[in-house]
Amino acid sequence: MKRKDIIEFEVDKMEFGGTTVSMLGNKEIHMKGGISGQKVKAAVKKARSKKAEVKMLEILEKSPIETANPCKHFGICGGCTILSVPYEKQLEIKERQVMDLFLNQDIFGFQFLGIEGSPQDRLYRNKMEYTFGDEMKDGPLTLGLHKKGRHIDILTVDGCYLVDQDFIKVLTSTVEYFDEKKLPYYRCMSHKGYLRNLVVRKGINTNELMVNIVTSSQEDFDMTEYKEMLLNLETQAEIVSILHTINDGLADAVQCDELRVLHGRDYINEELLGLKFTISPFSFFQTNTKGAEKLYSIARDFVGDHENKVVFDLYSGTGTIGQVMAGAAKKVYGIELIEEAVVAANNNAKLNGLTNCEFVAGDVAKTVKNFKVKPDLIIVDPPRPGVHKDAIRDISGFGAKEIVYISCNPKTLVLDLVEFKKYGYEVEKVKCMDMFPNTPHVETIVKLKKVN
Ligand SMILES: C[S@@+](CC[C@H](N)C(=O)[O-])C[C@H]1O[C@@H](n2cnc3c(N)ncnc32)[C@H](O)[C@@H]1O
Repeated sequence: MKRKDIIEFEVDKMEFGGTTVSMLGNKEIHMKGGISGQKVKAAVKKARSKKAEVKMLEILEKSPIETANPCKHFGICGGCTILSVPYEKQLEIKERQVMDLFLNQDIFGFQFLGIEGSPQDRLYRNKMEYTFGDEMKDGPLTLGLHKKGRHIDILTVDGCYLVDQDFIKVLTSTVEYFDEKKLPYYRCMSHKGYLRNLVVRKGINTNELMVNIVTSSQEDFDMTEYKEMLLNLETQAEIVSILHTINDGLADAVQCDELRVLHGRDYINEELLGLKFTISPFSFFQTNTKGAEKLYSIARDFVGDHENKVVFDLYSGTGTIGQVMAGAAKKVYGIELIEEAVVAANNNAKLNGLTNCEFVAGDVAKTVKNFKVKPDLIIVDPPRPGVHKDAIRDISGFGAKEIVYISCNPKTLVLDLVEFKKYGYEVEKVKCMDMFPNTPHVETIVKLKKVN
């Protein structure tokens, strides 16, 4: 086998993160994508004596486990990867993937409480960030998600199963409206053009909708008619916020140089486990509201009795987890890198009448050691790269009896658990929670106890 060879094989094992490992002769074939049991054609990118890396070219035969009904975009759209697999089977696959990662690091002897599914496996997202573009050179305007493996082609995802009809109505009416106006979309290579993104957010428990149209400043287009068009849509939720964000940043990400409020307010409200949260256009908020309620309930169960205890909520975002604990706790301290999220967290705590919460801005690895108070309990919910080694040392240095680790990346989680072990923390119990059905992601909640 050598580079550029075209090979055919049956996909074997699905690893966490969306990669697969299969055997062809005595060679391990590593590939991005694929579902166990699929017969595929692939091009060899790198070949060594025992391993090869390949790029999938075509699915020759579906897998016998692909018995669910996928949406019309499945396979072309870069969004969902396992929508064709029934949800129960998806959960089984994710659970096994997480267990394998624990076993690979020789982490044994804990209570494994299995996996809980999302309350909804479809229509569960409360936020979508769509991009303007086209599907082919000089084709009609499109608005949606990138095609699988393609950075420039955008597919209008009007049949997407991850969001409800309000999202689809706003998406389709927006692309139709701007296609008629013949405004150019922004090209990320030349940095020329006007229409960049459409961001839709919904308060699932409050029925409030935010529409944020993002453009460059390269045209002076009056958005009044667009706003009126949106307000005339028959949406199930009330549109309480229509925003126009000007973004002249070169990066392919939604940033804000100027925010214009076209209608209503510049935030929506959401409720989680009876607490209120205001969500501003750019603040982080879990994208599966009903799933987040389940995740935080599991975290609260793992924490157990926290009556009158001092709790650290590290990587606190908008302070959701800390506030869920604050009802019983004596005091909650949160640390979060993004200043805007910290402001939101403190405001949200006030809104909820919680006077025992204090969220501060900073990098956990640099600032946690400055806390003079001793926590009884520490909750960490880091981003995908996990907890910095210095932070693990300093967090362990407080000597709290228990640490609850919520992870969105079990690969970095297991490495961090090995590190925590060096400071005397052992894994007591583990549970997985699927916040992102039909995608390769999964949350894992771990309770650590201090043993020496
Ligand atoms: C997975 S989110 C968790 C947010 C929050 N706990 C929640 O459930 O909404 C991780 C958070 O860590 C923040 N973050 C990333 N790196 C950080 C660092 N070095 N120090 C502090 N916070 C950080 C991110 O901004 C993000 O809000």
